[in-house]
Amino acid sequence: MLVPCAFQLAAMAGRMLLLSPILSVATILVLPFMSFTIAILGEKLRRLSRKGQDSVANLSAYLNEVLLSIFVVKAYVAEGYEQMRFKKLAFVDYRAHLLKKKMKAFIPEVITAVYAATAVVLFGVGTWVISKGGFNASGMISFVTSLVFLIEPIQAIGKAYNDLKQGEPAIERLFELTANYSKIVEKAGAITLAKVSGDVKFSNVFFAYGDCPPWVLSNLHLDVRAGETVALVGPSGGGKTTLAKLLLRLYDPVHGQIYIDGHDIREIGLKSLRREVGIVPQDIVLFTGTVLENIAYGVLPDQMDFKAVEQAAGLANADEFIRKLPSGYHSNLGGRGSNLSGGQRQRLAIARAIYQNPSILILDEATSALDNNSEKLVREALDQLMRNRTVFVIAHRLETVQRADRIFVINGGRLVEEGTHSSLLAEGGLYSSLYTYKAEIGGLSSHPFI
Ligand SMILES: Nc1ncnc2c1ncn2[C@@H]1O[C@H](COP(=O)(O)OP(=O)(O)OP(=O)(O)O)[C@@H](O)[C@H]1O
Repeated sequence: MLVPCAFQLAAMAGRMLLLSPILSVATILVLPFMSFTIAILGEKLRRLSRKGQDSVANLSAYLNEVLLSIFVVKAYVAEGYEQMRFKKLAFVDYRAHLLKKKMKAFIPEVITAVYAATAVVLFGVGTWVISKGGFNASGMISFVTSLVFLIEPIQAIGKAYNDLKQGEPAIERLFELTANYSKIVEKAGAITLAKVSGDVKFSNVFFAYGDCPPWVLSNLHLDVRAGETVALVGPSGGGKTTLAKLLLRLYDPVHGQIYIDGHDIREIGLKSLRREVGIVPQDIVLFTGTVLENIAYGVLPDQMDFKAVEQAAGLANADEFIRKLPSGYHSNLGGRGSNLSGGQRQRLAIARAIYQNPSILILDEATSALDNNSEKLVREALDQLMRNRTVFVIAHRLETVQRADRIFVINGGRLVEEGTHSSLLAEGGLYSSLYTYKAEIGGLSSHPFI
C-alpha cells in the first residue's frame, strides 16, 4: 500500500509545483502541522490501546483465579466482595475501551478540521495569486483537483499509521512475554541418558532467584546414592522446594554443580533429564481431559500405552474408583478434577508418576490430612511409587521422616544436619527441637516438619 501511495503523492506534488509554486509552498507549510497533529493523536491512541490491553488481561486473570476458587468465595461468603472487585476491574476495562473508541472517532474529525483549515488558507492565497494575474481559474481547479488526489494517499498513510499505533501495544506485550522465556537452555550436543541408576550429587551449590546474594541455597553439598530415600526437612522457607526445582533444572545454580550418575545436569538434554526426574507436587494439578490423558500426561494419544496406564492406576490404588466413574478411564475430569476427592486426586497424581517411571522422584508430601482409609490407600500407593527409585521427599509426616534412609535438615539454605531419625534426635540439634516442639503442640502424628 505504501508504494502506490508514495507514487501518487510524488506525482500530485510535482504537478502542483508546476501549476503554482506559491500555492504549493502554502500547501506544504500546512503539512508539518498536519503530520504533527497525526503523530500526537497516534501516540495518544497507542497509550489508550495499551490501557485497553492491560485491562482485558487483568480482567481475564481475575476471572481465571476467582472462578476456579468459587467454593472458597462461597465458603467465606465473599460474593459481595468479589462482585465489588469484578465491578472495579470491569469499569476500568469499560473506560479504557470507551476512551479508545472516542479517540478513534475523534481523529477523523480533527483531520477533517485540518483539511478545512488548509482549504481556507489555499482559498485566501489562491484568490490573491489570481488577483495578481499569475494564475487563472482553470489552473486553480486543476491545482485543487491535484490537491484532492494528494490528500488521498496522505489519509491512507495516516490511517495505516494509526492502525500501527493501535496494534503496537499488542506487539509490545508479545515481546514482553518472549523476554520472559526461561534462561534454561539446552546445551548444543546435550546427552540423552540411557540407563540411569539414580546417584544424585549437589556440589558446592549456591543459588538465589535474583542471581546474586542473599542466597536461597548456599554451599550445599548432598550425596545421595541410587535407590536411597532421603527426607528433606526444616523450617518453612529454608530452601527445600528450591532444591527440588534445581534438580529438575527449572533454574540453574549460580555456582556449583548438580550431577546425576556423574553427569552435570547441564550436559543432559532437558527432555531426557525431566524424563528421569519425576515430581509429585504438594498441590496436585489435574487437567481438564480424561483420566487416561491425565495419567499418561504429556504423551501423545497414539503413543499412550493403555495397559501401562491401567497398571499404574492399579499400583496407585486408583483403578477401582476410576472404573466406577461413568466412562471409566475415558471419563472427563471436569474443572481440573474438582469432582474428585482429595485422596483420589493424590492417587491419580501418584499413578501419573508411576506411569512416567522416573529413576529419581521428588515427592512434596501433601499437608492436608485425609481420613484414615484414604490415608492408608495413599500411603500404599506412595510405597509402590517409591520402590526402586532414588527419592527426595519434602516430608511433612513423621512416618515418612522416620522411614527415610537419611534425613537432611535444611535451614536458611544450608544443610545443617544429616542422619537418621534416631541419630538426629540423639544429636539434640535443630531436628530434635523441631520434633520436640511439634510433639508439644500435638501435631506429631500428622505434620511435624512444615
Ligand atoms: N520464585 C521465587 N522467586 C523469588 N523467591 C522465591 C521464589 N520461590 C521461593 N522463593 C524464596 O526462596 C526461599 C526458599 O523457598 P522454598 O520454597 O525453597 O522453601 P521451603 O523450604 O520449600 O519452604 P516450605 O517448607 O514453606 O515450602 C524463601 O525465602 C522464598 O520466599
